[in-house]
Amino acid sequence: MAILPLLVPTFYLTLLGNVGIYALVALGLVLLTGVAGSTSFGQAAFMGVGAYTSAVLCLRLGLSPWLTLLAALVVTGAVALILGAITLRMQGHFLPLATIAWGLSLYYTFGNAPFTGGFTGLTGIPPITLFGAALNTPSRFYWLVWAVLGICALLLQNLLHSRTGRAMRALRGGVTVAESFGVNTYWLRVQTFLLSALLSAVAGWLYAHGQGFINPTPFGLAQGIEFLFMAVVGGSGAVGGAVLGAGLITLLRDQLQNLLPKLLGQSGDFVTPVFGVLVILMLQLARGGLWPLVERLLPAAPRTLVAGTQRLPVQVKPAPGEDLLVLENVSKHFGGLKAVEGVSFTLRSGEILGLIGPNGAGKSTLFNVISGVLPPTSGRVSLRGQLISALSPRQIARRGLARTFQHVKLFPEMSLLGNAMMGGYARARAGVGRSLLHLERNEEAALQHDAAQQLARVGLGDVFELAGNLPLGQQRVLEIARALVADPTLLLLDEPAAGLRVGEKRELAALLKKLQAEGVTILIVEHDMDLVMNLVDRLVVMNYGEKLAEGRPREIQQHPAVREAYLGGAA
Ligand SMILES: Nc1ncnc2c1ncn2[C@@H]1O[C@H](COP(=O)(O)OP(=O)(O)OP(=O)(O)O)[C@@H](O)[C@H]1O
Repeated sequence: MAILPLLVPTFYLTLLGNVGIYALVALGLVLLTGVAGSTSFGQAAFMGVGAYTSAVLCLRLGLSPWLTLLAALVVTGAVALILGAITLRMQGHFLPLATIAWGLSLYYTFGNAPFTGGFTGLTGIPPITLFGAALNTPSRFYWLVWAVLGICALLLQNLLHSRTGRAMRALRGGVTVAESFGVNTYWLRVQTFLLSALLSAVAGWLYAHGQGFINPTPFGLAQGIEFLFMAVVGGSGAVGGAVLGAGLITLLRDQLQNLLPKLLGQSGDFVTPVFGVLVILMLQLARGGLWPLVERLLPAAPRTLVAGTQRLPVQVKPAPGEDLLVLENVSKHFGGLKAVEGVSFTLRSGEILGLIGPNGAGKSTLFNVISGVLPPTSGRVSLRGQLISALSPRQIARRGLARTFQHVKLFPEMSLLGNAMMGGYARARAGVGRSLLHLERNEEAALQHDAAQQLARVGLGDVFELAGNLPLGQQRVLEIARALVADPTLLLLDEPAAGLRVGEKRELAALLKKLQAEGVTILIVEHDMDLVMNLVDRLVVMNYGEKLAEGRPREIQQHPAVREAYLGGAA
């Protein structure tokens, strides 16, 4: 890329300069949409905030563009924080709609504010200078843009391969998994949104000083949609996809703009409809965009663990037999329905306790109350003597509870190692800043080490395999490994045998026994009677929301009320 100015005509250098600027915005969308799963049509507006801030300050106060870059970042950051704080709690299609709303608002603000030159815009914006040289020739500007893009791409690549990057990927599938491993998902979404806006601001700064003039048109909704096209066509989950998408769309637009009127024999905008069709085809044929095709041609990532001596902190575990989880009179009502009513029991350290009951007995509801997903209507839940019933899943996870899910919730396109490392989120510290600069190498190595150890512990050897390639039985085991990486004092398993074959169930039971022998305490909600009876130390039986019985498997099997209500008298 560096020697390209010596090889290609000036016209293409200008075009490539634009590709670089658009790729910066698309990088932000890689993070926001491809990685974190929030769609934004408003990135062009953020580009406009950056461009206008820098241009107005340069023209009015005669400041250096390098100083106004800082101002552009601060102003765009502030706007993004305010908009993000208001809109990022929205789910589903409400967030994209909100981005359209503020994208339009900002566009008209650019056109109508007293200091922005209205819809005709601002001219005479000075070029960026470096060591006294104005970077306003096509080749110098090209170098500047691609150097900035290179730095931003590198920083983002670092971030995506960090603890924070993995947590951002976890946001894509909803907040449940991320929260259950201690991630503050709202704050993480705000940070993601902010970073993507800042990348757009840098693009706006380059655009304003590269062109020398600006008006609202390139910061409107149409451009916002085109940026999203770029991210989708490139392959929105990867840094390379942003550059590929920006390059393809920009070059294609340029070529089609000349070609289509000639072919059709009349002038007009035929490019946009063609793009529309192309995007629909892409969504049908290659949802992941074109980057995965390019990636196949690149050398594979090294399949080795990072060496490091640092280890993650380990919690002191309670002594065997100590009261670990105590439920006192816990109830959960949904309107008039008493899904759980006055349930009390104690789980001691080192035990495997089974929670069973017929369909609709209230097991899942109780599981959700214990893990913090649902607040109880009344009663107390405490873990190691600390009241947890008023806490969120994230806070409970940070107090030592790790869980698996009834419907496996893994990241199929991530390796076993990456999935397992997600479990250790709360044991590491590095935030966005350190991750961008890759200053968390030691901590990352420690996380990898622990994750690999837990994977070996549960018998999953090939840590670089993709999680999506595993059969269901092993996916459930991988979820257990992920939970173990959290260094839990209590492991909560939600129907871990559901959908497994007989052999897989036997292996699961053997694994859980082994973990118990190693000191892990387990609460298991399960339907499979054979598995439960041979596995657990004690059982709590629920029926119609109430606790029907509690005792050893043999006692439960003999219990008349259980036989009547649960085993239907047939046992
Ligand atoms: N969010 C909710 N809103 C209203 N009712 C609910 C809600 N969640 C569960 N229920 C009701 O609470 C009762 C207990 O349901 P729950 O899912 O806890 O039972 P379960 O023992 O886990 O059943 P299964 O074994 O079929 O999963 C059921 O009658 C169910 O319809």
